[in-house]
Amino acid sequence: MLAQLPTTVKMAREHAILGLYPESLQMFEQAIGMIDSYLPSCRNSPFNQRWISTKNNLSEEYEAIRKLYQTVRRFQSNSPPPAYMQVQERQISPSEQNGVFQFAISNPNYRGPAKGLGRFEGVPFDRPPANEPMDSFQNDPDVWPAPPMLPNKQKKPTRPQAQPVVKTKPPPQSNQRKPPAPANKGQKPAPEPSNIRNYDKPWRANTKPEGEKAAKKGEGEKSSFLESVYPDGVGPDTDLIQALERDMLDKNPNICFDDIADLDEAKMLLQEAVLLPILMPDFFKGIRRPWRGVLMFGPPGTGKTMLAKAIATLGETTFFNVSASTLGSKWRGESEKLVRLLFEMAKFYAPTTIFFDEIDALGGKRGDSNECEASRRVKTEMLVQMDGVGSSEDEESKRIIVLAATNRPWDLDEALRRRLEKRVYIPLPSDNGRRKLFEIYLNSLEKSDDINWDYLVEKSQGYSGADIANVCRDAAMMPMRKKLAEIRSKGINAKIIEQIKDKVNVPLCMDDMKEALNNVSRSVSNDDLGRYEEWMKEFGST
Ligand SMILES: Nc1ncnc2c1ncn2[C@@H]1O[C@H](COP(=O)(O)OP(=O)(O)OP(=O)(O)O)[C@@H](O)[C@H]1O
Repeated sequence: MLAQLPTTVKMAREHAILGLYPESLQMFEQAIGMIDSYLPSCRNSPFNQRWISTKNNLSEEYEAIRKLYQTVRRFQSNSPPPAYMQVQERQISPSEQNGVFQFAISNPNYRGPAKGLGRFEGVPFDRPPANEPMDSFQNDPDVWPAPPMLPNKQKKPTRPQAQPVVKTKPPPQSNQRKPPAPANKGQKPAPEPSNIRNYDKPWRANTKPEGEKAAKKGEGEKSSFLESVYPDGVGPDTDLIQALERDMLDKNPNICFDDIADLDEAKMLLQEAVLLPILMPDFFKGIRRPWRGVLMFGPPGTGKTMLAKAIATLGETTFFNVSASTLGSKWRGESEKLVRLLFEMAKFYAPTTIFFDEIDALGGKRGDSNECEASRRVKTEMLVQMDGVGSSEDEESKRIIVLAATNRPWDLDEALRRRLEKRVYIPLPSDNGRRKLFEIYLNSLEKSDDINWDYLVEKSQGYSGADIANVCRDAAMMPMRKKLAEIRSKGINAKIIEQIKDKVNVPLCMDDMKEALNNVSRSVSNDDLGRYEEWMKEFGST
């Protein structure tokens, strides 16, 4: 069991030195997992303590590398601005009204001129706007008044092909007065402080000002993530961002708890674990910190997706519905980046619920024979991103909820299972639940008085919510089927359909329900149920 440990740790460290952080983290996880599996067997041995301390040391190394990787990631997402914005120096003309600035471009991918002059109009940086009280920033040497208008009216050069993801900034406001501290600190000092200034990191102001954010939220609308990343909508990750927004972003899931029958215990657990931390963040601090992730597991068709949507609706969060199999197959090769963008996007739209459906497809056990390198990398990226959720360094990440669902909890990777700290069993509906389900699905139909609800509840034992929905759908078609059977001999055509159209809407009777129950079988076997219950006993939360 431990034979591979030295090699794994060695490779983990080497990968870290080479900057291959995801691989390194993955190997540390494997090494820690090996010790975890070995520990129970040497509980009474004198070496036990030494193994525990080795494990703690490895965990510390893992944690340090994880933080390093997160920092690198942050740099990457705040990476340098487009080449044409990397203006390093600015010269103010003597008139101090109109002038030129020098720019020097360091991006090697940029094929335009590497140096040049730009023009600006307006009051230069070092003079506050006339209506700005001097003393409001006089005490802070790092705070300069912002220019009242963009200093460059020249046409933008074409955007170079390979640009990193950068957040964009809103156009400077006339009263915006906090450009970041002067950059280029390491460079040689400007010869004339009064008329030469570093044109400091324009991308740093890219995050929307709080006031603007709040105003937008107040209107119930946020500008899109794509716009915030690429103001002109074009960039290397445009396709992926658009795919995320198109396929996975559901701004209005619009399902409430009352639409979901039964599952009262699961509803309560989810509200406590997921909803309350978003609604009262001040209370959920320290030991009460929210769970990093919540897993819903249970037989198919029991309402897991509905519950996730209801949580998103109640918490008024933006909802990302990520089907892990789509993520893995459709975006093969890009999935890892997609996961990173997904969490970036979730931060942008926070508060956000990220729901990973079929998480076992993405987070299956590592080391499986059919596991490919790409899927290993995606898994590691997910683990790293999930570690960042709720981190104290990042306010926005505290307002991200990670929910996951699976029908195969026993296939989950251990490391992922650890991060899905709360594991909620979503069982088949109880007697009361099935009655409620029949009521919900037959509610909109006209029914005859002979409907025997007790009979329906009894005969649907072992049916899932989805099975019952199918029974009701099938029953609802019965009157039409009967009518069609009557006229089938005459042949079905538009004219005949027109004649019978008003006659098919007859009340649903008990015979229709009985027939539908015969047509639709239960989809979950007793063996499967036993397996869920065993897993619940071992790993579930109550
Ligand atoms: N408790 C429930 N209340 C109301 N409808 C339900 C319930 N459970 C299941 N359904 C019905 O079953 C359908 C499938 O539910 P849902 O997609 O939430 O199940 P799931 O557990 O996520 O399934 P899977 O594991 O296969 O993804 C729903 O569209 C709904 O019609």
